[in-house]
Amino acid sequence: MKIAIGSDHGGFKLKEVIKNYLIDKGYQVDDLGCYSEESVDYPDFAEKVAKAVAGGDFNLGVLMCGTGIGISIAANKVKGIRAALCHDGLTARLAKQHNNANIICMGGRTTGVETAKDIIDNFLSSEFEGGRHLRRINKIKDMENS
Ligand SMILES: O=C[C@H](O)[C@H](O)[C@H](O)COP(=O)(O)O
Repeated sequence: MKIAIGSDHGGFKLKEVIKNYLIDKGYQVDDLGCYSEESVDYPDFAEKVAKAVAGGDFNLGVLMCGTGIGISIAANKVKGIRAALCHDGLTARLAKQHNNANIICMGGRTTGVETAKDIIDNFLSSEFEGGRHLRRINKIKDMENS
């Protein structure tokens, strides 16, 4: 399991914590920036991570900005990306089971460290359920190609 992680300045501190949490769990994690709390633009890091995941180099992306909103909006502009803004373990579990998200997003200014770890744990321990959910994802793919 290869994971690409990224953030803007608003998500930088949470990114550092979650990056180390994932590494400690044995995952291979590539940090695509940013690398400090200096002000940057979240679309730049959304694009890097989303293209790396969509291109097949990574199984999963993790993105943070201040709220997780901007960076999820931007990541979802990349074809093939299903970026889910998760607020707790339940939304993370359903993002996998129903939406088969390939990027999870969080807010560095809105989500605490323990909740962020719970989001990661729930997502990684869940499986996509397929069936009616696959039909709906295929409709999203059709939108990308129309
Ligand atoms: O959705 C956008 C993110 O939350 C950004 O992290 C936020 O807008 C950055 O704000 P500022 O430039 O005021 O730190």
